[in-house]
Amino acid sequence: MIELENLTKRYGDVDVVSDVSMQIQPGSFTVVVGQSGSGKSTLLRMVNRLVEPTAGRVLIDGRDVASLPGPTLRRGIGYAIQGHGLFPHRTVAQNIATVPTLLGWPKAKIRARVAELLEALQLDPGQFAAKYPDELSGGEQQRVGVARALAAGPNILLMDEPFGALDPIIRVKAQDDVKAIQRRFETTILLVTHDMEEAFHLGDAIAVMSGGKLQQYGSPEDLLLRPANDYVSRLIGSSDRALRALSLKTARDAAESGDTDGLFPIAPDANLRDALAELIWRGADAAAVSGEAGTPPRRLSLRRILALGRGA
Ligand SMILES: Nc1ncnc2c1ncn2[C@@H]1O[C@H](COP(=O)(O)OP(=O)(O)OP(=O)(O)O)[C@@H](O)[C@H]1O
Repeated sequence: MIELENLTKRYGDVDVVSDVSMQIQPGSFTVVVGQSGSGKSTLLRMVNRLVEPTAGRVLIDGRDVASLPGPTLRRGIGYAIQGHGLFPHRTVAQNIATVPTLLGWPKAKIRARVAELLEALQLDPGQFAAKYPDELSGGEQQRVGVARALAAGPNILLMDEPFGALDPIIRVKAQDDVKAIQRRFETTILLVTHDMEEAFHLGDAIAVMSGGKLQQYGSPEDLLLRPANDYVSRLIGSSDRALRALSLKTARDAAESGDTDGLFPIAPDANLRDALAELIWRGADAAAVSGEAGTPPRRLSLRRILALGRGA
């Protein structure tokens, strides 16, 4: 278990993290969510002592992290950040092997672990192990970053906006991969994001931060049904309302008459949330919705979907 006890970080005369206490259960996926500048990253970085608290303490399995040298502590805790931070002149396999090599693992054990992680992240070891980071797509680089953070089998993985740079479709895929890995290796994950959707998609528990303070810490259901204050209800409402409304309307409801030449088709029953995802994925600004028997197809534009979402 990770226990944060009255954690505070002060820069100048501002408490960027202010008296935060929370307990993170072993094997759980906990998401810290909040707007930019709310203190999320600083909170996360106090767990592995990249930032030293001004007051309060962090206990891992009852042991104060301040009692361990920072580098020793960090070798036992995975850390994955946005933009992956891979070493450009090392291969994928060498990148993933960084911490096991530092720990002096035998070569065969390292090779087996690299292969296991690549497979878990759906990267074929034969194809990817010898590549260099700049030969990979953004999503692949991000997955290698996660594999590297997991290499020495840490019980705890800290992730700071790990999916921030990925496009929406790959992002969901990457989130699902990490969630599956977390279940398989029973890793305790603490992940920071500004994206409430992501928090709800991943979190067993969600901590909402604002102005350095912990506004609420609970299950996704707690936050939805029993928001602790107006800030939390606004944050949940604003991220969800439009998309929820779009998922209730169909392409058939929203299509308009107009030119459909050369547009990709979308099923009349598709909901507008899925239609929006499809338009984003294809980089298109309109699709063709087939008409009822004998009627011509109609046009569903991005502009129309956005207008319906805004009106929610
Ligand atoms: N080393 C530092 N010196 C002074 N101020 C800092 C330092 N690090 C962070 N801050 C300030 O502390 C506040 C919280 O920063 P932090 O990075 O924890 O926020 P965040 O919620 O993670 O934001 P973001 O999502 O933008 O990364 C910000 O106002 C930031 O400018």
